[in-house]
Amino acid sequence: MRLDLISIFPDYFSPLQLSLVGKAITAGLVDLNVHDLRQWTHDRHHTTDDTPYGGGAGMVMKPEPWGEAFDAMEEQSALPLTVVVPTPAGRPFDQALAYELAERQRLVFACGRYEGIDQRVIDHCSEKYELIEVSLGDYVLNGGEVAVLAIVEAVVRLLPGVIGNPASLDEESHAPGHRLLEYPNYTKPPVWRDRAVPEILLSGNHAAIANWRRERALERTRERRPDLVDDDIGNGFGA
Ligand SMILES: N#Cc1c(-c2ccc3ccn(Cc4ccc(CN5CCCCC5)cc4)c3c2)n[nH]c1N
Repeated sequence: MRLDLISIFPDYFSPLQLSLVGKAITAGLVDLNVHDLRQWTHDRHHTTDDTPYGGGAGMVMKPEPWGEAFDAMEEQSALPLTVVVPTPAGRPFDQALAYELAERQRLVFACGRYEGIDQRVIDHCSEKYELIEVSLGDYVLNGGEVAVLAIVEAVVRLLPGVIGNPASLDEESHAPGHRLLEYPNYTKPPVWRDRAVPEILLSGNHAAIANWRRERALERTRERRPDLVDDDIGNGFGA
């Protein structure tokens, strides 16, 4: 998978060279390309924003640099591309969308700042490419970069060869059809600051352990995410 990240703060993406995503890049599973939007400006101050038509607070990102940026994206690779635009007004990002994006050959992330990107850029790109406007959640960030870090990590970990044990993806919270939150985890030492590991986990009785874990997961899901528990089924597993 090729990833192109376009931002006026390209250094925001340095963390992607670390850990799992960094390993996927080194292994050649991901081709990561970070671009500074200002390379497509031509004035002395590398201006990327201007005042909004119709008035209102803040500034809006000018369309010209983005237009030239997407022209360059096309010139750099013939891979069919999907444009991902983080925005507070976007489709909520979830595991299902992460799986959808993991199927694509190339993702181009357009990171806005200020009050966002001139709408004509979105309209123009929507006519030429698949474009998805995505929101990380119902809270306000200052730009799209943090959302891109989260989306890239969520997508890359789903790519074949990235996770050592792909079967573990099927048991995670929010995996398709698996709608329970994770059960609590424990490791050595068996007692820590007078807190012992639940006895059942030391029993070696795998059926009882599995049942205990399912009960803890259901209990936690009912408590924290009742919206995920289907009372008809009661076990939080999808149909
Ligand atoms: N993904 C994601 C996000 C983002 C996100 C993503 C991309 C950009 C680009 C710029 N910003 C800043 C910003 C912040 C608020 C508003 C809304 N206006 C506020 C003033 C009155 C009118 C409406 C617009 C632009 C961004 C924020 N925030 N939260 C998420 N889950």
